[in-house]
Amino acid sequence: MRSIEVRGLTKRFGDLVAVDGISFDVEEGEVFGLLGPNGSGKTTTIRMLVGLSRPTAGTAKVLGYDLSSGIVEAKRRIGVVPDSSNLYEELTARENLLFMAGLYGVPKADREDRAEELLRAFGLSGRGDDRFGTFSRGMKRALTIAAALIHDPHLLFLDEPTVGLDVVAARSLRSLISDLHDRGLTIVLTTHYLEEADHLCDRIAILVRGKVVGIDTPEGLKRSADEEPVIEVTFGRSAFDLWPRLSERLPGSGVVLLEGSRVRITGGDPSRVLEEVFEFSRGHNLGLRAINSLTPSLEDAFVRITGLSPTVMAKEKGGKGV
Ligand SMILES: Nc1ncnc2c1ncn2[C@@H]1O[C@H](COP(=O)(O)OP(=O)(O)OP(=O)(O)O)[C@@H](O)[C@H]1O
Repeated sequence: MRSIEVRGLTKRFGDLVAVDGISFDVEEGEVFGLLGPNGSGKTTTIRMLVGLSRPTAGTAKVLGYDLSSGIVEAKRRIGVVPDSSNLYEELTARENLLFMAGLYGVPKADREDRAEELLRAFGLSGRGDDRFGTFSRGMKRALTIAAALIHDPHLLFLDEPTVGLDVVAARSLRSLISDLHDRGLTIVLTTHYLEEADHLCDRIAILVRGKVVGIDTPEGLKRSADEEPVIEVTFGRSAFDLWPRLSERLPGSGVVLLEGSRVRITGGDPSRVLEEVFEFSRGHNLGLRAINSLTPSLEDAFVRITGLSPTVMAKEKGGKGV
C-alpha cells in the first residue's frame, strides 16, 4: 500500500518556483529521503504534505486522504518533526510529552504510560524531570522526535534530523530512526547529508531547484554511476586554486575538489583522464602522490545526476521551522 502519492506538486512564492511539478510515491513502511542542497524545495514539499502550506498546483494523497480536502483526518495519523524544535524550554521532558499528548488528543488515561514508554525508548528515562532547556542538542532532537510519536502515528516526517549535531549524537539519532523503521513506521526525511540518505533511506528522491532529478534506491542510484570510471587523485600540495583548470581540460568528466589536495574525477575516457592528470600535475608542480580507482558512492551518483559538487551539500543551514 502507498502512504503518499504526489503528482505534479508545485509551490510558487511570487516569481520563485520553490517546488516545480514533482511526483513520487512513498510505500508503506519505507524510509523515503528527500535529498538536495539548500533551497532545493525539501522543506516546502514537507510543509505542503503536512498541510502547513497550500500547493499552487498538483495533487497529493497522504495516508489515502486527499491533501485538498482530507488533511485534518490525515493529521491525526502523522507525526511531524520540524528542523528546529517546537518544544518548551521551561517545561521538563515529561511535561513536554504530556502537553503534546493533550494536543494530539491522546486519551488522558494513556498519556503517562505513553510518555514513559517514549522516554525509555529514546534513552531519556533518567531525564524525564529535567527541563528541556537543559538538554544537549542531541537529547533535544531525540525528545522532539519522541514528542512527534506521542499519538502513535503511521507516518513520520523528519526535517533534517541530524543537522547541527556532533558525530556521536548524529549516529545515535540515526540508530533511533533505524529502530523506528524496523518497527514498521513509514518515514519521510529531508537531508542534505549524502551519507545519511545512503544509510537510512530505502529510496531517495534527489531534488535540485525544486525538481526531482533522480529517484531510486541508494544502490540503484549508485549503479547509475557505475558505468562511469571514478578516479581519485591526491596531490602533494593544495590544488584549491587550480582544480577548475583541470576541469576545463576534461570537458567530458565531472571534476570535484574533495579537500585542498584531493580531487575526484567521474566519467570520461580513463586513459585520457590519466594523461591529463599527469600533465596537469607536472605543469603546475603539484607533486602527484596517489591515483586510485574507486567504486562509485552515492556522492558520485549525486555528481553524475545533478552536475553539482557534493560540497554544496555540506553547507550548514540556518534553522527554520516547518
Ligand atoms: N515563505 C516563503 N516565502 C518566500 N520564499 C520561500 C518561502 N519558503 C521557502 N522559500 C524559498 O523557496 C525555496 C525552497 O526553500 P526550502 O526551504 O523548501 O528549501 P530546502 O531544500 O528545504 O532548503 P534548506 O536545506 O535550506 O532547508 C528557497 O529559495 C526559499 O528561499
